[in-house]
Amino acid sequence: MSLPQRFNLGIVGCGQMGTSILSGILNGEVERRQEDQPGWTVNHIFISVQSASSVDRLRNLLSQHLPRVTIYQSDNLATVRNSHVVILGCKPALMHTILSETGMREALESKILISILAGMDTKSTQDAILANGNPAEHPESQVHVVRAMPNIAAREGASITVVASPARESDRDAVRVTQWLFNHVGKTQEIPESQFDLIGSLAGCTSAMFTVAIDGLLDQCVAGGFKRSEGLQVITQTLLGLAKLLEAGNHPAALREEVSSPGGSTIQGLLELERQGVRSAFASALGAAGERARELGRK
Ligand SMILES: NC(=O)C1=CN([C@@H]2O[C@H](COP(=O)(O)OP(=O)(O)OC[C@H]3O[C@@H](n4cnc5c(N)ncnc54)[C@H](OP(=O)(O)O)[C@@H]3O)[C@@H](O)[C@H]2O)C=CC1
Ligand SMILES: O=C(O)[C@@H]1CCC=N1
Repeated sequence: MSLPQRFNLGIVGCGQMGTSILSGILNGEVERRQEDQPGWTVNHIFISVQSASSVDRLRNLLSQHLPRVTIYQSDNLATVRNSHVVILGCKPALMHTILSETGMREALESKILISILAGMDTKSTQDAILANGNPAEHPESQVHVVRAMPNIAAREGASITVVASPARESDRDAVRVTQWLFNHVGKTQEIPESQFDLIGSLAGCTSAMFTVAIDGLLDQCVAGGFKRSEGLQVITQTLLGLAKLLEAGNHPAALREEVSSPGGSTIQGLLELERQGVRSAFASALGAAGERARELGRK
């Protein structure tokens, strides 16, 4: 794989997630340039979306970056042809249609394709690329497909993006480039592809699950006569603090014991959570999300 140091980045499908990643990359560039990096720089960015309204939205959002950003409406081929590294950010159900478009296989040849699509494994992505073109000329795909699962916090530069270990040794450099790119929007962690549906869901879906817990807590604040907005401030700082404690290496069970005073209030709250089955509800919720990701890949 030979990737120029200044490479062009393509984003095919740039909605919630694509936009979060893009904003993170553009905002994170200035500080990251100071750090010790392998020497890569994103040169021009090509984006394709489906609707005129999305083109307008992105033009407004990226107004200060427009000299180095090109936005196409419904022209995925142009995006891919002009790019060295492409992030696929459409809905999973569109993957096959987009990748098997006439000319796409040739346009992707020898390039890096990073898929953030839930459920779509590396093999089905390669199969979609191979569905078109002349198999006699190219019996094996030369596209470096990498599977990555970021989360919504990419928008604030605080995602965890899990990246699947390469299936082929020749894809190792593509995984490095993927980690470099996604380090602009948070942290990255390499995981085996066999665990991807479950751990991708842990990375991608659990922020949404935690918001349900937040809502329940806020309901009780309101029932107790406290403003929802002020309750949210307390919870936000509590979560930031908990994240710091976990990051510093404190074990969740040890923290729980430290907070629970004998005869105190925390233990009563914890016992109620156990009576309501909250622990197993979270375990089952992650299991259900992982199973759904697997199903999306089977469709
Ligand atoms: N949302 C999240 O938190 C996360 C999502 N993901 C994955 O990211 C992917 C995108 O999700 P999300 O950003 O939420 O979805 P969105 O619906 O917000 O974005 C989808 C994008 O695809 C574009 N699109 C639609 N049709 C085509 C087409 N034929 N060719 C090219 N682009 C097209 C849409 O354009 P237009 O707007 O013009 O219709 C839009 O820009 C999914 O596969 C999901 O599994 C991964 C991690 C987290
Ligand atoms: O709900 C979904 O399918 C996507 C994948 C991870 C987060 N959102």
